[in-house]
Amino acid sequence: MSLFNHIYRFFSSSSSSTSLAATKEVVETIIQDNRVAVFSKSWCSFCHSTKDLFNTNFPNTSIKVVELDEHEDGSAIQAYLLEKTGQRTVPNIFVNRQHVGGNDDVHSMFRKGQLAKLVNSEA
Ligand SMILES: N[C@@H](CCC(=O)N[C@@H](CS)C(=O)NCC(=O)O)C(=O)O
Repeated sequence: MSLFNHIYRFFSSSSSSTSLAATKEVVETIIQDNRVAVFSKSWCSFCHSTKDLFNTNFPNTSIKVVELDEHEDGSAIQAYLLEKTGQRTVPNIFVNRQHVGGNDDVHSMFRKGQLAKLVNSEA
């Protein structure tokens, strides 16, 4: 990193290693590039349940899991997700670029047959 960049970062208002714009870009790219994106925490039982649901019922659909507790910008990502979706908790799930909510929501959609439709839609 250049001396200018060090000085710029020192005086910039953001205290995290990544700016809000960069965090937004990271999250939006993950949502865009993956049919199923799950923002998760490795120790969270609700997150395990969500991952099991997809792995068991949609084994041919790859899912992108971001474990926020293992990510250096996990807190910033969680803060951006709150701003974007109004949801503070994990798992925070997107299917075909659509926010579907948390574990309760995704199980409810699955029981109603709505999840399969969304996973397999061409959106
Ligand atoms: N009803 C929610 C419950 C989710 C929940 O309570 N998640 C906990 C972790 S297991 C959480 O996000 N806690 C706040 C945090 O970790 O920042 C769902 O079904 O997804």
